[in-house]
Amino acid sequence: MTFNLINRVRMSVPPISAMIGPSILNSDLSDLAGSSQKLLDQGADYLHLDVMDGHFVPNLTFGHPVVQCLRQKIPRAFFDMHMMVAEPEKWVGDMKKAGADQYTFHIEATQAPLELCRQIKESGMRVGIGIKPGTSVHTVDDLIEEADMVLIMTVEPGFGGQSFMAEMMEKVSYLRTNHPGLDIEVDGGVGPKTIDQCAQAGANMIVSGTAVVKAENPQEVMNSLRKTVHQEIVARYSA
Ligand SMILES: O=C(CO)[C@@H](O)[C@H](O)COP(=O)(O)O
Ligand SMILES: [Fe+2]
Repeated sequence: MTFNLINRVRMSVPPISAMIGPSILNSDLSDLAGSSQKLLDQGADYLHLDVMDGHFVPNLTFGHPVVQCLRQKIPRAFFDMHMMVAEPEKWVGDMKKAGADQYTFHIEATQAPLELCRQIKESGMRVGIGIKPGTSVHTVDDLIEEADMVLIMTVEPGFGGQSFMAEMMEKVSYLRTNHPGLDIEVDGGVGPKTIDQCAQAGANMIVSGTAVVKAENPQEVMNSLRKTVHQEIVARYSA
């Protein structure tokens, strides 16, 4: 437990906060900057940017050149890079230069996760470790000290618009019980119908694609997701 966390617990200030990061995967990618800015104006806490390489997942999106252009148009938002790529070691420097703030690699994509965590940290980005649905949460047990965030996938990575896998909540609960100050992100099929389960299990960084982007009122959806997670955090840490 860090000094900061001990103090926050003593002062009853929760060590984590509720944050909503819309995934722009299902938005109008021909106007990535416009779609992103709109979501930020509607209250997004950060942007979740899905990078897919056609190898680690059977789909293709974009890489660091697009992120660099987006950063020029959106100078201040927090860019959470979800790197669904083989050889995640390759892109750390380029993503940092392009303006990324957090680099989440998949544990399944590397033979040397500890070294990769350190490479990301040394580059100046926050470290995220992603876990696919079929991967045990215990694969990150020895890496938590190096990680700022763990991403529990609630669908098979590769596509937006899939159904939420409720059985992944066990992984979230395990992490939250053992690591009260860790940022835990959920991604895939998360929206108004599934947010209660995510919040109760202990997730605090909420990625939501279709449910936000395709909503009639994205602002209302993001506010309601955040409120649910916030209330659960307050209840958990004041108990
Ligand atoms: O990483 C992924 C998919 O691989 C996600 O970020 C999805 O793009 C989220 O979209 P929804 O499941 O919320 O529609
Ligand atoms: Fe994602």
